[in-house]
Amino acid sequence: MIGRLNHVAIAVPDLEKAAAVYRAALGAAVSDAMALPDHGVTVVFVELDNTKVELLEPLGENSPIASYLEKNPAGGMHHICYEVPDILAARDRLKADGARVLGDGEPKIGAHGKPVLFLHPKDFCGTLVELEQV
Ligand SMILES: CC[C@H](C(=O)O)C(=O)SCCNC(=O)CCNC(=O)[C@H](O)C(C)(C)COP(=O)(O)OP(=O)(O)OC[C@H]1O[C@@H](n2cnc3c(N)ncnc32)[C@H](O)[C@@H]1OP(=O)(O)O
Ligand SMILES: [Co+2]
Repeated sequence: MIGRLNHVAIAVPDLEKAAAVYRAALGAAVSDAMALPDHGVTVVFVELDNTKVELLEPLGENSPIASYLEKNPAGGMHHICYEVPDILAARDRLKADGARVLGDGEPKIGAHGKPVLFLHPKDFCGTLVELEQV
């Protein structure tokens, strides 16, 4: 069901500093910052040859990454995003198998303008999983 790895996301306390680390120390191409108030985060994407790294900073009062950063103040790997061809079919199959789809279970539009859903980390080997329809 899952296809390519779309991105690995890293939650950070300071997006500007994290972007500078990837640009200067690692010599990577880093996008401009994009605020996503519907998702409670500001993001930049690090473009690699074979995938992307998404750097996430909390935005607003109820950011879903706030408690993660409280537990990991220096930041850390937050989620992994896999591409799927049909997100509703993927969701229905996962739910039928007992996996917990987060939020209201309906896809939202993600940072790439495509539908995304999140799956509970406790159901996927301790890793928060994002699905993106491509
Ligand atoms: C969509 C825009 C962009 C894109 O790519 O297009 C994004 O990626 S936005 C990314 C930010 N959005 C989300 O993360 C949405 C989904 N996330 C959530 O709904 C919550 O963050 C949730 C439910 C994963 C965690 O909620 P909360 O922080 O309130 O923590 P809990 O105490 O309920 O956590 C329960 C349990 O899970 C462990 N946990 C939490 N987050 C993670 C994580 N990222 N990776 C691994 N494990 C995680 C947490 O430690 C708790 O474990 P316990 O053993 O009970 O301590
Ligand atoms: Co993501």
